[in-house]
Amino acid sequence: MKAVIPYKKAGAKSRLSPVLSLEEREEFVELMLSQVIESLEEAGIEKIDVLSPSGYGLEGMTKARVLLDEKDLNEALNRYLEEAEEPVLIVMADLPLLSSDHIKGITSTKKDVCIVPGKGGGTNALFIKNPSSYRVRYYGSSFLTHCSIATAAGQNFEIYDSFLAGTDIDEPEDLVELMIHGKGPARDYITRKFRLEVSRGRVGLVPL
Ligand SMILES: Nc1nc2c(ncn2[C@@H]2O[C@H](COP(=O)(O)OP(=O)(O)OP(=O)(O)O)[C@@H](O)[C@H]2O)c(=O)[nH]1
Ligand SMILES: C[C@H](OP(=O)(O)O)C(=O)O
Repeated sequence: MKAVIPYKKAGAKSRLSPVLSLEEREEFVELMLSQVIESLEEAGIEKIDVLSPSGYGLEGMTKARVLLDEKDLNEALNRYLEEAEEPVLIVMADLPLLSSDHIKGITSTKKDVCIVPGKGGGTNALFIKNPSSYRVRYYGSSFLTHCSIATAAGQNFEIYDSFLAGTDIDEPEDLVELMIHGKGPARDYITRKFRLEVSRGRVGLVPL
């Protein structure tokens, strides 16, 4: 089994631009990436690839193999799956709440494919036992698409239902979940910039 993390640092997390500058977003994604790698390592996954359109931000990477593919997310991942000769776990880089226990749970599925939905219809992780007979299509309602792709390919699948594994950090409100539930460098970075404030029953962010 091997894991692949698609990663693009340049201009990352544009949806966080209302609250973080470009420089801050690029620093923040690097911290989230390192936490995802750490969780994979803790789960005992020895082969970890970071798949990126460029080497930007990956110059000092020692904990994972860096693969460069300038094609878009889907094309790059599908090329990776085509060439894979063992089960593949695709994990997004924006999952600082994903733990090694989640990863162990996802990869111990008895089904051919395990799909971890993300908020708003996305797919946070995908474990594919037969990568040569599966193709990804991220963006839009990719969770539903990935279920359909599995069925069409004759692969049965499990849906891994988890609030924390399902919380990808895309929008300012997701930073609230990171501050409440997270730990480690990505959370520390955000807590240096914001505090939590309750307004109208919901917890929100206030810049420090
Ligand atoms: N290899 C590769 N990875 C990508 C590319 N675009 C995004 N990613 C990664 O794919 C995952 C999901 O991307 P998004 O959640 O859309 O993150 P993003 O593009 O930084 O954020 P937004 O600008 O807000 O859409 C993250 O791990 C990104 O780092 C790409 O063109 N190539
Ligand atoms: C890549 C995309 O991420 P989102 O935009 O949902 O965070 C998806 O999961 O299909």
